[in-house]
Amino acid sequence: MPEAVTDGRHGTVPGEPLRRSGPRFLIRRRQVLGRLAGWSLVESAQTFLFGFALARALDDGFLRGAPAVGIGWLAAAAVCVGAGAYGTARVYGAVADLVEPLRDSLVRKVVRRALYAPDGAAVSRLTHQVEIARDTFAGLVLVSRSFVFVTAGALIGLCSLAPVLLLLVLPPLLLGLALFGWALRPMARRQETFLAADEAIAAETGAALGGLRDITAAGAERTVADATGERFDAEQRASAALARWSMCRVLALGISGRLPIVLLLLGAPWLLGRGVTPGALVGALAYLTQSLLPALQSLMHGLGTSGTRLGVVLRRLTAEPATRPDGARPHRTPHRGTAVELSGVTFAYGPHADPVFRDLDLSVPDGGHLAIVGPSGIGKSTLAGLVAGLLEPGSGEVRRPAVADRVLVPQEAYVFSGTVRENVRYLCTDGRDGSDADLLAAAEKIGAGALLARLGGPDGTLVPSELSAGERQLIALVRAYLAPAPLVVLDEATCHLDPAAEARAERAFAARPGGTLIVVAHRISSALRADRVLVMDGTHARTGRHGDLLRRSALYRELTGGWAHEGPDGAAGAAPLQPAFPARDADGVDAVAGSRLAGDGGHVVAHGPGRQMQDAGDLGDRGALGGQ
Ligand SMILES: Nc1ncnc2c1ncn2[C@@H]1O[C@H](COP(=O)(O)OP(=O)(O)OP(=O)(O)O)[C@@H](O)[C@H]1O
Repeated sequence: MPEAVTDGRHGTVPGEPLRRSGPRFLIRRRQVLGRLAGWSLVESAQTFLFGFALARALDDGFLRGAPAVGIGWLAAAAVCVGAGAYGTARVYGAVADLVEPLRDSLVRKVVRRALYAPDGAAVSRLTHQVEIARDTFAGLVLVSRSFVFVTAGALIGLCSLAPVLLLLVLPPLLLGLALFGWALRPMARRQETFLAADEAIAAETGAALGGLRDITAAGAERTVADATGERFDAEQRASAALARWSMCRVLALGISGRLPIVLLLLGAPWLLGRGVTPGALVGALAYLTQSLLPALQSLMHGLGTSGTRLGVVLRRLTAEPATRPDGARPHRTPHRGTAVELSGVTFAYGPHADPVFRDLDLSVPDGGHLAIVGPSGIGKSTLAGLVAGLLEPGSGEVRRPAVADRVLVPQEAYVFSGTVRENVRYLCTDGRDGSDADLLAAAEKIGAGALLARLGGPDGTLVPSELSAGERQLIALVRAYLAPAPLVVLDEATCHLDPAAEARAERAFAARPGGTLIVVAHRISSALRADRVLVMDGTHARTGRHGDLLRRSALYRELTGGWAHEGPDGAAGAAPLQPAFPARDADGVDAVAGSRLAGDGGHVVAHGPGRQMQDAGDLGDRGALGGQ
């Protein structure tokens, strides 16, 4: 496999391997190339003889009153056409001997690459792109050798008729070819962009199709649809840019192929005056219209579309995989001792939308238990999505565990028709995490034991429509509990359970060995069970322990209402959180409009023009959540 050269930006400079392997491929097949050249010569002999015989037929035969001579020359031309056709048939055989080994070698490369570095675009490469490479390579070999031999035949023919003819033909021919050569590289780049967009669509839709269940479960349909739509838009833009550059090809063809014909016609009187015979003039026109122009058309069309596409496809097929796709954020794992870290995170749902957060900092230690509270629509689920990796920040950094080490349970629990085992082991990556004994133990801890027994145990059949919303949530919770993921984010995932069942499930997650739990609270009682609470409002985000926040945050006091001194499972704290927005903060700064930090001696851990996060006071760890 050819080596790749990194350019630091895209990960590989794909042209490098091709530059080396291309000539090697051809040298190894020099016998085939020799055969191809021989049959091309036979094929192109007709080019030379066609114009020459026409001129002779006119000048030596018909115009001199000797039609037999004229007919003789025309017969000679006809024989040559027959010989040329035979040559063409043999040319195809030689081209096949060149093209099929290329296809085999490309398929081997693509398969090897897909095995060692699988990605969603492998299917596009193996089917679409290898076929493009094979077809375009065949087309390219045909048109380029045809152009060389036909042009040589036509120019030799013109020269043999009257060298002065070259004066009118060669300059525009060379000018047009130069223009075409200059435009080839930009056209190839546009073609590359187009193919990259095509691959991106294949990768995006492939990933989306493979993860439909997860997308539905996480309620991420709109996000995925937007991302896929953007890929299609990018392909459309790439295709429009490619079409614009293709105009150069049309211009080059006009200059090199059609301008000589016009010049020949306009210059006919001058040429006749310089001794060029009428037969030579007709022969020259035959060379230009019947040989040179079609050969140029094929070459420019072939090279301009198929040729640039071939170069691009071959580079992409033979390049080593890039270190990461364009635009993808490198995944950063949290620092030692922390489960999730957000630093300076700003997030908005669109380029023109108001940010949901601005400059948000958050740090949740390993084994921590954080509750997120705030009025409806304030951004709790958005924060959960950022933590879980469903969303990426517009700016700032989120450090989170790898995909397999985190799980988000949304409000709408996703269950599917199948056995209980299939449903709850859905996120298990190996048998150890999902044996029936583990499964039943997990269900017991979560509080789903009775439900599982009713459903018939792990083998019982689960029909989603026959379960209540709360039962579906229990199934989803058992699934998350069994997942080998240290970080669990519950986004109002217990809202359909009664307060006691919710408390039991949350406690089970909090007690998972080595587990970190983040709960978007549906009831304020969730906050009492957590080590730390994050209170979100329109301007500030504060973290602290329950008692600290009661003193420091007016919004938190408002959310907790009159039950603050009850236990976490007390009935008073079990009422669902009610929207309490806008609110006034402890120091009287309007929580919606104010951008000034509360003057309550709290530690400022992040601030920006809009929303800010502030430690609720003497917490000692400047915003770190959980812990002691
Ligand atoms: N996919 C989306 N596209 C555009 N805006 C969105 C999207 N999802 C949420 N929002 C907006 O972002 C803001 C924060 O929403 P989010 O769902 O995070 O709030 P929340 O605090 O979880 O609300 P709730 O408690 O009602 O679930 C809201 O203004 C919401 O309308």
